[in-house]
Amino acid sequence: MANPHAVMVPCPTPGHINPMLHLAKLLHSRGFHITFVVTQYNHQCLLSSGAPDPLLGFPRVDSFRVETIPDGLPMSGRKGMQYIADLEASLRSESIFHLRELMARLGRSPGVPAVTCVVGALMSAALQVADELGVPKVLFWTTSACGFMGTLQCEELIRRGYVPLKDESCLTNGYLETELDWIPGMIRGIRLRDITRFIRTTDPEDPMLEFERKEAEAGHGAWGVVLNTFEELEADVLAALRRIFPRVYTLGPLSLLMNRSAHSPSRSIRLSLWKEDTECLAWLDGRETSSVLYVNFGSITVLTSQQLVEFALGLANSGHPFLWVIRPDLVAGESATLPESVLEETAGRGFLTSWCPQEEVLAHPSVGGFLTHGGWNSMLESILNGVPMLCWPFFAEQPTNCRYACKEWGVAMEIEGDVQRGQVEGLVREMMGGPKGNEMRRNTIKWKERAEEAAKCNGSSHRNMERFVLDLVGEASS
Ligand SMILES: O=c1ccn([C@@H]2O[C@H](COP(=O)(O)OP(=O)(O)O[C@H]3O[C@H](CO)[C@@H](O)[C@H](O)[C@H]3O)[C@@H](O)[C@H]2O)c(=O)[nH]1
Repeated sequence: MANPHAVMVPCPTPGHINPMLHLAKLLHSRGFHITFVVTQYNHQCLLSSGAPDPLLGFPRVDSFRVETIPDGLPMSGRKGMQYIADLEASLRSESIFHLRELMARLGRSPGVPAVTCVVGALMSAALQVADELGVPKVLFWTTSACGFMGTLQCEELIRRGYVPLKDESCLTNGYLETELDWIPGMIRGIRLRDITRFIRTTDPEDPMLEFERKEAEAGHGAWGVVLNTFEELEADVLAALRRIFPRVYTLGPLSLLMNRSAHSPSRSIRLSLWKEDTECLAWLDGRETSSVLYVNFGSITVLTSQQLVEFALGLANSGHPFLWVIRPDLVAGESATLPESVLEETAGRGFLTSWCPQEEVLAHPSVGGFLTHGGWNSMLESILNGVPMLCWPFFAEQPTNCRYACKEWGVAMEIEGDVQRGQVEGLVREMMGGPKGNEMRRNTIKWKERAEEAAKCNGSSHRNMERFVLDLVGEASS
């Protein structure tokens, strides 16, 4: 019998590509033929980063192929939120046609087994194409389970009249503090401000809210939902999700499951969109254990130049060494340059770069804390390495992750409101050496150990992975 064939279609940002690649490798190591879909814009990014062209295949891994689809995006540089806005419009209007064309192309390709399932991450068009092919469609929701549950409430929040906001004053008059005690499985005290940032709009047709709402709802028609989390971390919300969806597979942390899985030739495949600076690892080698604060706001966050200055002065005044990843498009419409006084004050103690191998950085023994926007991959990677966090949620479900990390898991503190240098300085000092920081470090190590248990042979994520594969293959052959 031919190998099962999974077509994997991540939303084209690192926050979706990275976990999807881990899942693809796991399926590949279990005998699946993989077609991994990237958009043309990202293909150009991969080539510009100096990586070998993935369309030419990977040495000794015939059954793992990368394909591209057009995205209609201009190829000029990295653009933070503008990229997301353009992307959302292009995905909504065009990706279905390109995916249909891709499926037809795969069907005509000699030696490529018939497609047996499609996995989409924030790409409901991929699930629609799976329907048309009559194969199982898997929704891979790449956030936390609590973030997913929060996003699923958009419809209900609109029905109950919370969203859209009546006017801009709702953002500051305490309205966002309203508690929502009716969301199934979520911790007590969850507030409107902890739910996806996309609800903070006065526009009933806000395109980002609409996009996120529709994508989350696509889960209702999916054969199964995959989450990059583990049972022990989010038991209550997972139980509630299982009352909504027939099959929910928690396979997290996927990176750990993949590292633990049997040797597979696809393990070494990497798809980093931007050139990674590895000199920062050598710089970390020269620092004391747990002494460095790592600062990175992920692939999408955009700061104002004033926010950049406040963070910079807070870091400088904290007196701690730091490694700060400042993407070229981190500051809206400007190049991200730090004040001269900060550069002088932190010479030798601050290392700046534009993109780094984050999983390796967080695993480095010199890193003692992480200032993050609270993207789910960053949070999971931090927990996995026992590194406590300071969170400054920027958009999407990041406020939900932050609330859980602070109140439920005890692994983070929040920078609230608009960023102020004094607050940053105080929280950095507390996290790196104060009693609260030490308590967070102990909690993070506890969750790290539980994550490791989950990924061990017979741990919950490992068992779920085996079941996912069995169910998927069984469904495809029935
Ligand atoms: O210098 C860097 C910076 C980031 N990364 C990687 O890029 C990914 C970033 O993902 P994440 O931390 O989740 O942040 P975003 O890029 O902001 O992710 C988007 O996607 C996530 C998953 O759906 C959501 O949780 C976020 O809210 C959403 O903004 C992670 O795997 C990082 O390891 C690097 O390798 N090097």
